Amino acid sequence: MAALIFDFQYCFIITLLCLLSLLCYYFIFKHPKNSRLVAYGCDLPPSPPSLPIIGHLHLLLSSLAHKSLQKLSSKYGPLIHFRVFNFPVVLVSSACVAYEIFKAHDLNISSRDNPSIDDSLLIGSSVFGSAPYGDYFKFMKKLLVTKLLGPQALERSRGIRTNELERFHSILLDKAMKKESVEVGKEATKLSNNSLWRMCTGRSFSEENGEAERVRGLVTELDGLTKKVLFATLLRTPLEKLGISLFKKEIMCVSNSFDEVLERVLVEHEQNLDEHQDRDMLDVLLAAYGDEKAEHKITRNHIKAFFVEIFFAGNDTSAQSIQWTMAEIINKPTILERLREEIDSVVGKTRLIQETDLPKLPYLQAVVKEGLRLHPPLPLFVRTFQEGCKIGGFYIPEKTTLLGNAYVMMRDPNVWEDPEEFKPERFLPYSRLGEGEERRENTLKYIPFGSGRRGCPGSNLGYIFVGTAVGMMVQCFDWKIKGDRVNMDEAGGLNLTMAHPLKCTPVPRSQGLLANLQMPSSS
Ligand code: HEM
Repeated sequence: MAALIFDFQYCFIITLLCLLSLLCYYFIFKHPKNSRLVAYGCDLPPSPPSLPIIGHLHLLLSSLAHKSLQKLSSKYGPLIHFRVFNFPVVLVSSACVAYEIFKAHDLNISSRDNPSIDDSLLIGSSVFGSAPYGDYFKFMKKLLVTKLLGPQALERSRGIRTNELERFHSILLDKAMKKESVEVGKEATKLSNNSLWRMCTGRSFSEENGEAERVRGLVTELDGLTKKVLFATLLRTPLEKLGISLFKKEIMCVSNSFDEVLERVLVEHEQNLDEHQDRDMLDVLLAAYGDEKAEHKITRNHIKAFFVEIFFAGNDTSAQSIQWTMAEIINKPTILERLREEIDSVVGKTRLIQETDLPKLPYLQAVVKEGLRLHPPLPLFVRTFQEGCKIGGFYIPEKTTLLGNAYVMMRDPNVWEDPEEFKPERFLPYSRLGEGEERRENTLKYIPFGSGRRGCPGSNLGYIFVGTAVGMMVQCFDWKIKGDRVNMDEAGGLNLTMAHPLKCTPVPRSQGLLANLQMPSSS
């Protein structure tokens, strides 16, 4: 009897605890208000089964997130609703839904509510990419376009990139003479890193203190941190504090190292301000910093965070695209031959390709576009719906995180013929596969650079980096690999990288070409 009473009490306590936890769960993580659903007269988008408490967190954190989300969208449709704890996320996987969002709600999604560590240069309130769409963002974007990334600014800095392309060419030539292999991604990173540094600061990396390696190392560490920052972003208030505190030490360590390097550059620049004839990006930012009456008052931290952002956003994206595109070309010798014929006929065999040749090389442009379509370096883009709205007939609550799967949109069989195939000719004017046929109304199918007010401001520079690097590698060298084909497996992370980084040996094309090759900067 005593045992029976004990069992009864035990069951009672367990049941009471279960009820209490359910109540806590309901109140702490309660679902979005149904009254809103009624107000909009529609339901939330479909949602896969979720786990208790964490919701769909596990689905968003898989190593190849764009691929696992692709599987979910083929099962649940182009607009899916997730719950991370109780915070809403919608996943968009179709070009039509993306078009509707960017056409009707661009302003509503023009901010990313990223978490913040105030004094950090990586995810702090000073970071341009995380800044809300307001005065600070608009002020910096104007400077970015007029002084660094707009057509006139790019024309002014062309000499720097020509010089760096020649340097890249001589590294490859040296490897070719020694019959050594090249890690294409690593060398491409050096090319974009050196070019960006010179374009921003007006000077090369200092030889003395290993500045180049230091900055490259920091950018790599920053890449590694992005997934953790996204994790913290998905947790959102109040859990983001917990998320951030897990990684705060690592984030601050990289941030402080960047701060040290950039403070030195800033001081040096301030000391030599009078010597500069051309006002570079840093001069303009320092002038705004010192100007009490500037349109927007910026701090030293704003300047440094801005630089970190440029290196982060522009470096790996360009280098990965160069690597993926070369891998595709090496696997398809007929494409390499066609590309080379075009370059030879436009550029000739006595000088190195330069960026002013690009508009006359439609097939090269098509190859670059196709590389970005199949292998977008940022397969997922993240924004936040500031207000509740209706999309595709479904209700999207305010403060919902928008996750756009650009990778899936650009492989959508409804808008792309043979979507898994590398077929550059689809981007040639008047091609059967080309844009004429594909240009469907009301779709946003080509978005390697995102879209709208917060789309990538560096797309022109990105095309230049990839176009000239790939063009030069095809113009000057044959490429030998181990085995028959380059392994195209993808690796995890937020950036789309190669699971087996491309390693190949350059072979000079012909002695005649090399003997007579003129460098644009010396001609
Ligand atoms: C192949 C090269 C590149 C690719 C594929 C790429 C792609 C992207 C994508 C997908 C976004 C997010 C867009 C969105 O949310 O809609 C972005 C943002 C951004 N990119 Fe790029 N990018 C490239 C090169 C560059 C370069 C060279 C720079 C500058 C030097 C740059 C600077 C930025 C900045 C500052 C942002 C944040 C814009 C904002 O928040 O408003 N990118 N990029």
